[in-house]
Amino acid sequence: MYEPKETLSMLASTQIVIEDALTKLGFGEDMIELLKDPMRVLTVRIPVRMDDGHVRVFKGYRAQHNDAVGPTKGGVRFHPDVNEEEVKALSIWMSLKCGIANLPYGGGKGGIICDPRKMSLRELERLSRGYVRAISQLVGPTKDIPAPDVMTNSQIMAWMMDEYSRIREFDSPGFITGKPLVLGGSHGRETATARGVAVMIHEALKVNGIALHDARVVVQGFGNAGSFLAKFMHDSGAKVIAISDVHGALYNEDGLDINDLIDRRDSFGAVTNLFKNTISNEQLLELECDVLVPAAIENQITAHNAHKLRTKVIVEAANGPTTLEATRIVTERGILLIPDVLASAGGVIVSYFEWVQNNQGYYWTEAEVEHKLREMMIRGFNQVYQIHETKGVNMRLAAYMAGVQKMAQAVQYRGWV
Ligand SMILES: NC(=O)C1=CN([C@@H]2O[C@H](COP(=O)(O)OP(=O)(O)OC[C@H]3O[C@@H](n4cnc5c(N)ncnc54)[C@H](O)[C@@H]3O)[C@@H](O)[C@H]2O)C=CC1
Ligand SMILES: O=C(O)CCC(=O)C(=O)O
Repeated sequence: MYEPKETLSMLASTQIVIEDALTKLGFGEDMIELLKDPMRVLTVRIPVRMDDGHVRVFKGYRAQHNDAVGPTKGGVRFHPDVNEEEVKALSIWMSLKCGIANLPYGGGKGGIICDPRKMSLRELERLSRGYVRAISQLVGPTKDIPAPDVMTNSQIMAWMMDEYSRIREFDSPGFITGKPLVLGGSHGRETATARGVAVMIHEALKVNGIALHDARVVVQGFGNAGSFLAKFMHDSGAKVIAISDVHGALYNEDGLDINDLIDRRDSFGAVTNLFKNTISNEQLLELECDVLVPAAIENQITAHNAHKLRTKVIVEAANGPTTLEATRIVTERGILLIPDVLASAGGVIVSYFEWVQNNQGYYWTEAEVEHKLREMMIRGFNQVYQIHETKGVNMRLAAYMAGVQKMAQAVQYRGWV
């Protein structure tokens, strides 16, 4: 059962819920022991010649949770706070996302400790290529397939794909997803995470009997996930009353001009620094609204603010924005929480579509991608919501149960446990 400990690391919290989910599904100690940690974590040191001539050595990671179902899959983040524990937890969450969406993958995740906002494009290119050289033995289209995450984008995916193709001496578009369209990217990948979150908001509002055009939406984070989500909500007639970035938040109870904000944001999702009348991210989270979407970083909804939230629904676009204790509090308060491993699965779903298209060399239209994505997200929602209702468990535990079951069965069939 959950312990009211806010001090638990993301990995420790994840392990508690994994254990709970596997126990509820009838699996024993051996399975828990295997699946509570990644099977492999590689730490690399990447020397990069900086523009001023000196060499800086960056530390990076690639974690592979479990490959019983298929190759591992998951993004690479560039961020100063990247660390091994975080990457491990993120790789387990990727397994759960793939499990809920029924993709033929296990979870993987990578990261480099760096601040791309303080690096030139050429330095970023050298770092991206150096990372691929460092992990090349462990990754590949049938082993482990990276993708974008925090502060990485299609240009970085393009450099990484090019470097991998040079090492292997043949063009390897299926090595990485989230690429530009001209290099084998998929229609709809850039907006996929947000599209998936938007579908989850529709479903969650239905449960609450609220029409989308009456909904007031608050979005924390204005990068890939947050900005497109705000746009989709705005375009569907909902009122986006607040958005934020790393500098602060903008609030207007009559609704913000999202298109204007998107035009003015920088490539790292910062826009509030252009305005004077801002509020803090803490204040944003406590605004009265119908839907709160954390779409920035981890540990934003905690035991300190969970009692103060004034929303009916939380849809987690970010990975790990709500602590375990806060999950307990908001659930007890009757707030419907759509957990990250379900809500943000749109990114990896369209990454899967991209990989399938690369493997078959036949490309789909945007409408096809959107249709298939929507279907898979709704199927995931129904599955998790049904477990939540029939087993009487909270939505996070229900999602973990849905996410880990197939992997545990695959492990058993392979005879690993
Ligand atoms: N990009 C993708 O395909 C997917 C992303 N996610 C998750 O969504 C979240 C956001 O990812 P992206 O939008 O890709 O990242 P991004 O780097 O494009 O944008 C991050 C946004 O969060 C803001 N931010 C950073 N630190 C903050 C802080 N301390 N307080 C408030 N805002 C802060 C940034 O200013 C920026 O607006 C992450 O948790 C990521 O793992 C999940 C699934 C897929
Ligand atoms: O697109 C992918 O393969 C992974 C996206 C990702 O890193 C995530 O969902 O957290």
